[in-house]
Amino acid sequence: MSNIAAIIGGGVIGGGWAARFALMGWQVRIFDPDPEAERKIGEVLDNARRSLPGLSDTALPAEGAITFHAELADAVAGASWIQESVPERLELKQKVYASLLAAAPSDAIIGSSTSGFKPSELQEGTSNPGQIVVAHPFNPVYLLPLAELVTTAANSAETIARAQQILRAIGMYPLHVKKEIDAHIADRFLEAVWREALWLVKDGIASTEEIDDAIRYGFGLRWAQMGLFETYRVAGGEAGMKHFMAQFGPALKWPWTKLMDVPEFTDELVDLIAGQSDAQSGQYSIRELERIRDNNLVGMMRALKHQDYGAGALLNETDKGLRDQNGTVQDFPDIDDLTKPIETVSRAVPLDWTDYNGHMNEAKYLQAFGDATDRFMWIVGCDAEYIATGGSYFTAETHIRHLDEIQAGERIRVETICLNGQGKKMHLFHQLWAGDRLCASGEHILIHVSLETRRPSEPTGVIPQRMAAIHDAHAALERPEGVGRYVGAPR
Ligand SMILES: NC(=O)C1=CN([C@@H]2O[C@H](COP(=O)(O)OP(=O)(O)OC[C@H]3O[C@@H](n4cnc5c(N)ncnc54)[C@H](O)[C@@H]3O)[C@@H](O)[C@H]2O)C=CC1
Ligand SMILES: C[N+](C)(C)CC(=O)CC(=O)[O-]
Repeated sequence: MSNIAAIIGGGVIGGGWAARFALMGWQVRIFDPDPEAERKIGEVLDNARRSLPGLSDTALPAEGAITFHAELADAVAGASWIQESVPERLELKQKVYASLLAAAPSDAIIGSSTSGFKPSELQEGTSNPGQIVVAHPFNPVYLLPLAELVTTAANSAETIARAQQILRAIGMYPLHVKKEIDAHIADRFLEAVWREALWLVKDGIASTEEIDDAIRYGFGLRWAQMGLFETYRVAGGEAGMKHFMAQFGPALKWPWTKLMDVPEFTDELVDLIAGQSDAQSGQYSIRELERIRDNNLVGMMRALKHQDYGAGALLNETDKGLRDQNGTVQDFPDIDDLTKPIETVSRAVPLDWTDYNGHMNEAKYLQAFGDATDRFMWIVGCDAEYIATGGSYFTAETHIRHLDEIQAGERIRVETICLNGQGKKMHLFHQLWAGDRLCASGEHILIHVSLETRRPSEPTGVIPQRMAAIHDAHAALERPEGVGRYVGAPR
């Protein structure tokens, strides 16, 4: 299987797919007749490079090459995944599929971004319907992991499994919708909310901003982490979902929604909605709004990651896959040469690590050094299993020197030297690099402790032997500039 993805239609969604595949290491080939396609996709890529890498606490693969092709057949040549994102017109899509199946490799999976057409409508009349699935994403595709994978009996179990594997490998969540329906699952929800919102605005009940406030200050926050049913389960109180259903079941017959009707789609309605939206958000360009959105999404998703819940748990799972993919197993995990400093962190700076000065906040240097110390502890054997036996290390002293600014999205690495690994002590010197720029150093002294007595104790297990080996190997290294400095020492 190649790691070539073809993008057919590089607009809002196709551009997002291109960025998602490329930043996860795939070669991306784009076919879009719009002369502006390359510029538009370049702007989407700028947003993606700024936000996606920082979602991961490990380095993403090297970005894949992106090429633009004047012919569809050139774009799909050798592709394992072809993502169609042309305008939502069935006749256009069916015409594109006829061309795709004439040119695409017979084992390529062809996914449609369609918001509402069923896979059977796209497969109809094609020479190899089993190649076509719906892979419906959510904007921005480079950040939101959900892809509704909608299939029919024409898709083999192997095709479905391979589609799920590829989507997970690029950090997405392939929700398998096993029974096709117009607009799949999510867009039916979105359409219901959208229609109700149109009525509320049309009837003068609420403005676009008031409706957005009702979502973002209320249930929108709940839905972002628990969805609808888990949220309502909690809302049922101790009596749970049955009580919730009993209490709110009758409301299903009350006029709590006009979903059975749809406001007439008139120019007046469009002007009303657009006018209020301009008043609400018109002070921002779309690119500015996209960056505000991405800042918010990264902050929320990293918070969920810290809780290892929902989309956050998926991010942790994707990180693990990336580490397994990059890991080198030696006597010592993650070390391929003891005669040089150990690379203990390699990642991009997340958007939520920056502050009002427009650079990485001083507290995040400690975060990076703390992550480096955690990795070093894991390397010497102080991993979760060891800690569960009651031993660990506490930090006793830290000295950080800030030597240069770092921007969001920049790729950083920490190189760690063990200055003393004898007995209960762990004396580390971390150097934080951005490319060839030394941006900070962190000198830390940790003491091995018993988590029961909370007092210093001798390390056990493999720790003494591994610490001694690294201590002895690093004793031969040149002592880095800055070791032993104190606050205010002359530079
Ligand atoms: N905009 C959104 O929020 C979402 C849209 N979608 C779906 O994604 C698909 C694309 O939607 P958008 O990206 O919003 O549209 P868009 O209008 O931003 O992009 C469509 C792109 O297709 C190109 N195109 C037109 N005919 C083509 C052809 N024959 N071959 C190759 N490229 C062609 C256009 O030049 C344009 O760049 C639709 O099916 C839509 O339902 C899915 C999720 C969200
Ligand atoms: C409004 N919409 C139908 C294009 C929405 C989608 O298809 C998914 C999304 O990104 O919200």
